Amino acid sequence: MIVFKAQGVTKVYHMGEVQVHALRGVDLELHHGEFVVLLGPSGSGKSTLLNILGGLDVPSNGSITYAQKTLTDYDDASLTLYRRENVGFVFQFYNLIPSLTARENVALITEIANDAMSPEEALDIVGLADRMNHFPSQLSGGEQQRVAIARAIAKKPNVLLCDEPTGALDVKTGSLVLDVIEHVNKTLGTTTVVITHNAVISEMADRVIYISDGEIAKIEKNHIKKTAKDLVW
Ligand SMILES: Nc1ncnc2c1ncn2[C@@H]1O[C@H](COP(=O)(O)OP(=O)(O)OP(=O)(O)O)[C@@H](O)[C@H]1O
Repeated sequence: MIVFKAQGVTKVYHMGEVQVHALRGVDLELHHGEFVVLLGPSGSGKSTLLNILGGLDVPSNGSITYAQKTLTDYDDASLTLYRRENVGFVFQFYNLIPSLTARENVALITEIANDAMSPEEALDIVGLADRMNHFPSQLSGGEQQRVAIARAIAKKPNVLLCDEPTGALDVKTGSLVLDVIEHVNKTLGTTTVVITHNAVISEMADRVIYISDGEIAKIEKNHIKKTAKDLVW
C-alpha cells in the first residue's frame, strides 16, 4: 500500500539574488510500514525532502500525496492538522523542554492528540519507565533522544520521520536509539524514514534511497535486513 507518492517535486530557496535548488524533480513512492534510509552527501536535499513529506515545508513545484490525499493542495491549517494526526518527528538535537520532566515532555503531545497512548506507555516502549520523573539535564544524550522518540510515537503516528537521530550520539548509544526506532516500526507498523550520514545504518532498511544534488540517484532494496543490534560501525 502506497503511503506517500511524490511526483516531480522541486524546491528552490531564494536567498536575495541567489537561487538554491535543493530538490530538482523527485519522484518517489513510500509504502505502508516500510523502513527507509535516506543517504546522501551534505547539502544534497535530504532534510528538505523529509520536511516536505512531514508538512513542515512545501515544494516549489510538483505534487505529494499522503494516503491518496494531495498534501500540496493543503493550506497551513490543514497541514498543521496533517502533521498533528499523522507524523512524528525526531531530530538530531532532541528539542526537549528543560524545565519539564520526561513524562511532562511527552504529555505535551499526548494531551493534544486523538487516541494517544499515555506518556507512561510511550516511555516504557523506549525503555525509560524508571526515568519518567527525571529532567532532561539528568538524562544522557541517548536517554534524551529516547524521550524525544517517546514524544514522537505517543500519538501512534502513521509516519515517523527521523533526521539524523543518532548524529549526536556515540556508537553504543546510537545503536540503542536505532533499536527503539526499529521496535516502533515493527510493533506499531509505522512507516519510518531515517536520514543518516552513516552508511552502516542502511543495512537495517527495507529500502535505501540515495540522494545526490537534489535528485534520487538510486534506490536499493535490502533482501536481508540487519537488526540495529547487529550493526557494526
Ligand atoms: N531555509 C533555507 N534557505 C536557503 N537554503 C536552504 C534552506 N534550507 C536548505 N537550504 C539549502 O538547500 C540545500 C539542501 O539542504 P538540505 O538541508 O536539504 O540538505 P541535507 O542533504 O539534509 O544536508 P545535511 O546532510 O548537511 O543536513 C543546501 O544547499 C542548503 O544550503
